[in-house]
Amino acid sequence: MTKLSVNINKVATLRNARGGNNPDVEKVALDCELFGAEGITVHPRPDERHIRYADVYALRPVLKTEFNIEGYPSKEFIDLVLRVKPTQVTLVPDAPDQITSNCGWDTKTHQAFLTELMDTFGEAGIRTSIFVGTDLELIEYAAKTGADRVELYTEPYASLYPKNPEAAVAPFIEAAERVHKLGMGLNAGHDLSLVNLKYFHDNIPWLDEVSIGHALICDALYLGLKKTIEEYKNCLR
Ligand SMILES: CC(=O)[C@@H](O)[C@H](O)COP(=O)(O)O
Ligand SMILES: NCC(=O)COP(=O)(O)O
Repeated sequence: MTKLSVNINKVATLRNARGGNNPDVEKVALDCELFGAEGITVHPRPDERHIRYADVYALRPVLKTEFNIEGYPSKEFIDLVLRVKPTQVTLVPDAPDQITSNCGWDTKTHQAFLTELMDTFGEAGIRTSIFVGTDLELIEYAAKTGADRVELYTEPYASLYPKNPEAAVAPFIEAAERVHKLGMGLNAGHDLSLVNLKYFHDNIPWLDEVSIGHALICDALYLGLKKTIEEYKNCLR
């Protein structure tokens, strides 16, 4: 079964636009769970332009499903994760001012750094995941760090899908098979949507989790949050 983790960053972006508490990020997260989400993902960035560190602390005690914190492992981020102790931490190689994530880790170059972090988070009882592309050598190096899972960066799949679905998914099937063979769990995310999710899942049914934010929150404007989450879950059956 593939779990749907809803990334609520964009809900916080909307809230921050006016400085008040509308929409209420905590309530939206709880409603996502109520409507069937099996996890909540947040990706705090150094400028806190969407999810703030305070949101992460507030969410922890109220969430009932899997809590996934994504981000670049700065000192502040590492401290936050160790204090909050989410279900899962996903390390992403984002620059501080990046608009959104745009690549996976070079796990070969950063092997020692990542290995140390896997130990730190593992000892704290937090499941670990590393954001990676489909390069098979870099997936092998991700396994060497001791990560529990990898999250495949699916933007290249999403952008090629409308033109050529088979070619778009092919490198992801190969990468997913390698991840499976190496004994790691498999997550995926970035630009997954109602357009491309079902095909991805049909071709890689042993996915553990997808984290989806931008497209899902956009769809909710038209369909409502409950119906949107149901539709995403239908793609994962
Ligand atoms: C790692 C990843 O792909 C997502 O966390 C993505 O970066 C979402 O963040 P934004 O909502 O800020 O684009
Ligand atoms: N890890 C990916 C994620 O959380 C959401 O990415 P997106 O759906 O906002 O592109």
